[in-house]
Amino acid sequence: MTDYWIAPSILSADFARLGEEVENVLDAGADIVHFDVMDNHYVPNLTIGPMVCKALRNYGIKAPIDVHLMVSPVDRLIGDFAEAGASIITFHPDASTHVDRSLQMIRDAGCKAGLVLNPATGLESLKYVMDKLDMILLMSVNPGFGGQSFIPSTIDKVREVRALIDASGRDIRLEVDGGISAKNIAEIAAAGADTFVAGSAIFNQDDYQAVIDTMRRELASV
Ligand SMILES: O=C(CO)[C@H](O)[C@H](O)COP(=O)(O)O
Repeated sequence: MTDYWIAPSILSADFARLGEEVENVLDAGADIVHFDVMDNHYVPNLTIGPMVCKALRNYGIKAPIDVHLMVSPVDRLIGDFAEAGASIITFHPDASTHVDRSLQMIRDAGCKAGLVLNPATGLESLKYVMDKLDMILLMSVNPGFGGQSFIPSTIDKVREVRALIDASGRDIRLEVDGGISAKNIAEIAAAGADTFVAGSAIFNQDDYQAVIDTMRRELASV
């Protein structure tokens, strides 16, 4: 049976009470924290850096923190996030000049490493670095903002990447991010994803537990 992970994106959380928000969503049954780092350069938005990741650790958050770097260049931030308590660090291959080196830097820093593909980006960058990947994140929206609609062509892409992962024989998480809700999570899981980033679908509701329970019921039906 697949070990599904629900990963709330803090992009839609109330930043004025971020520690409490993250604690509440984990208490409600989330598995990991999805930490969206945007630089107003690689993506047209500006969010948070390593100091906020460290603040979450100091607040007492013990769950894995899945740091999604939507920044260019990438390498300068890897060590800072590892020191700040990141568990997984993912980045976009088109944002790094030397993708293999960036992946190795993440692993050397003691974190799990992953690549993120935008909706229009093909799978070529995965082929020669599968042995350095712990996670592949497929964006199902164009990165930069929460609350966008899921791009349907992602479903075929999930199937293709699932086949690549299975052929590699490696334990690589397949994460999907953008426009995920209880309405489409089962279809995305059936295509082969095992990790689901959801921001607005969770944080825009009052009862996080109810949303996550509904998502789990949907996943149990796959
Ligand atoms: O990385 C992101 C956007 O770049 C967000 O994580 C993503 O869009 C999640 O938000 P939502 O569930 O509201 O679509």
